Amino acid sequence: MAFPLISTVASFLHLKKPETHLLLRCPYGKPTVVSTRRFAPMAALTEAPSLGLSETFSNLRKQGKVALISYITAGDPDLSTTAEALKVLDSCGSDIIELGIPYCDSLADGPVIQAAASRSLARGTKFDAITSMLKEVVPQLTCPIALFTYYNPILKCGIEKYMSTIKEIGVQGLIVPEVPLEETELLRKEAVKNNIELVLLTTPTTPIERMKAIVEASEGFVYLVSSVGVTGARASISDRVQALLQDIKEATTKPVAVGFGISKPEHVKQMAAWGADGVIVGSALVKLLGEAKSPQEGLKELENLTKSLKSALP
Ligand SMILES: O=P(O)(O)OC[C@@H](O)[C@@H](O)c1c[nH]c2ccccc12
Repeated sequence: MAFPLISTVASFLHLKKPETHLLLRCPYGKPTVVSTRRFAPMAALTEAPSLGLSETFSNLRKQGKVALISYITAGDPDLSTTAEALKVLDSCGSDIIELGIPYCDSLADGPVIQAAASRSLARGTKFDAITSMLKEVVPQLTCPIALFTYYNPILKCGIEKYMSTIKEIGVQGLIVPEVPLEETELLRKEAVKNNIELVLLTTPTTPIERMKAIVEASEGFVYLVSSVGVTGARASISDRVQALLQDIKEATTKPVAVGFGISKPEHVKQMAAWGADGVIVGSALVKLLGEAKSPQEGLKELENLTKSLKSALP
């Protein structure tokens, strides 16, 4: 099945702050310098991250680094564990976090993420509870959050209200699947008004001219889906990705992140070698959290995998 087009719109904050190095602790491990990000010395610990998706990529590019983008599903196994997981992902090497809003009809999700969404919904996770949690947690993070949601919940809430709500809690980006490029106009207008970066996705079956239009309209970064079908860890990543990356990089200087199936250090190493500016890992992380014997165990395993993925990247 050709992957339905996904889209998110943006502009970004240009907030230049003095260079500061932070010794960030992985909660379950020894202190390590996992990131150098641009923010005011003290403000970093109390304000929402001033960096948007684009600026995060440009800072990494200047350091010759590749972004690790981690995806987890909100509310699986529960919202307090999600809050802890966001901090673990942030302090153990994620440069951007994609937070999935659980949805009952998640067409593009494979079994792992569908199961996570079902568990979360079965616990009664609601959007308002997620935004309340984020209001608390985002100011403690140094990496930007991009929300991942299907279109219906946005339409139900109202596009204007949805965008202003997520901006107010410090969300920097948005990914909305099943919205074709032609229908992103309204989303884009509201996103730009709220400084939300909306990322578009291109797939291995997207015709080159359509890919160019997607890339042109994408903000924050371009999401290259590595393979047709649904999300889920794969044993290997198709070497077609190398040519796809090439085509996109000929069409734009915007950063390109590869997702779908990436789950091991050797996968991320390969994507970086092929020229990806970022790698996106979801199902492998979601599985650890959702299937662990306890939240603590899940968070520990999340830390280990995040650190090993990040250390495999330049
Ligand atoms: O789970 P994977 O195979 O690691 O792929 C990332 C993916 O989880 C994340 O980006 C995502 C979650 N749900 C999606 C639906 C469509 C596109 C992308 C996604």
